[in-house]
Amino acid sequence: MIFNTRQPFRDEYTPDEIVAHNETISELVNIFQEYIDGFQAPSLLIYGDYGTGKRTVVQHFLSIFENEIDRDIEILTVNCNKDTSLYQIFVELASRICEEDYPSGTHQDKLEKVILRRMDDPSTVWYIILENLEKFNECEIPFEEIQQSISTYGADRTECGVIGISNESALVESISMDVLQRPDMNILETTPYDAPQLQEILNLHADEAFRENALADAVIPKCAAIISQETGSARDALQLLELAGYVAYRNDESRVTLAHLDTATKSRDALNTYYTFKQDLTPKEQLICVIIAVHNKMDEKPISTDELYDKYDRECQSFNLDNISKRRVQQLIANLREKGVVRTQEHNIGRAGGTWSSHEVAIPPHEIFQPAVATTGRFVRYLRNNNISVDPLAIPNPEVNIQTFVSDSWS
Ligand SMILES: Nc1ncnc2c1ncn2[C@@H]1O[C@H](COP(=O)(O)OP(=O)(O)OP(=O)(O)O)[C@@H](O)[C@H]1O
Repeated sequence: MIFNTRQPFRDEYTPDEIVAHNETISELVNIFQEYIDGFQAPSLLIYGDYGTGKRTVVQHFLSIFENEIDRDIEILTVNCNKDTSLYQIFVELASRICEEDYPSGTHQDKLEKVILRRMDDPSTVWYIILENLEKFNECEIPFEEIQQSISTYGADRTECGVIGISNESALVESISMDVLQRPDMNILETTPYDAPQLQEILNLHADEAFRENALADAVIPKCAAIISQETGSARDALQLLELAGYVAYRNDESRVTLAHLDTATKSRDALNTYYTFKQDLTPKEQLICVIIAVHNKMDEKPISTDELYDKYDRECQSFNLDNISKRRVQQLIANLREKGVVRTQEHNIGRAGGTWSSHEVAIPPHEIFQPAVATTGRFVRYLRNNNISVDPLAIPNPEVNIQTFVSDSWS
């Protein structure tokens, strides 16, 4: 056995300790000193690339801060991926802290009143954390409105701060002066980790995740070196280490070595494609992507827009999807190009002028079939009808079966 637990690799995991963020913690200590000096609970926008520790540092700091003050801190996390408007944020907050149910359609004023009534508690400081703030759909990030609601409906003793987390730095440029100049407003940036910092983070997680002596000494330094050159993201480094552990496990070995890390490194693209297919593509985009991949595999050549449109038109009903115009198909192909899954080539039609386009997947087709098969049985049928094997053993490089890796059915 290699792993004690895979928990430290999960998104929702918060380590007991934070490393490599001393400067950010000192900045937060300065910001929050204002509250200790008698000012209102500060608000914060923290931004930086994915996996640079924004969520971890905020969670960790608030728990230290709680020990320094004589009130409890109650954290309400709202994901702006899902709750994209101010109204939805209030609906979510009401459902989290109020005992009564407030169906959608309840007037926003009413929601604000009941939320703030519930927050009227002298023993608690509330923190609303807005994750993925760049997905918030309205023109201005909602700090001003939430603070307005607190001062309108909150009691004198109500304390509530707002923390926005975003991995888009462009968001900061779009914030209005009104928000930036609020006395309680602060902005912090996190930057990618360097190799020694990633090593510290990996060691911290590996101590809990792996059995004693299950990692060869060189694995963590190499893993940190690879990721520091690419993204500097703790999320990427942890994923690579977990994948290396999986490769060792699949080979029935009791120790993760550099050879396993090497195989894992080569399989990362397939893993990222898996997540892109399942999480970032709409059902229509998924079908178009699979049609292109099947055509590329069977005919060993790109597919023209007309042929793709005809095939989509024939298949969409068995996938419970609407028929769409050729123009819409072209838009969906453009989305797939933007997401790095499809490549398009333009062709000129001789002297008569005019052009036509052909499309191919930008990755090996079997890397598309794996997540497709895991998404719906309809894709299994579609692949079988096109004589493509969905047997995991038919996938090249069986040391890494991505579908098994992402499931919890091993280790
Ligand atoms: N400084 C750190 N100390 C310890 N663990 C860390 C640190 N930074 C990141 N991690 C680990 O890496 C994981 C990802 O980090 P985190 O979620 O904080 O990044 P993020 O910047 O909020 O990412 P995203 O923008 O993708 O949501 C965390 O679950 C945590 O386990």
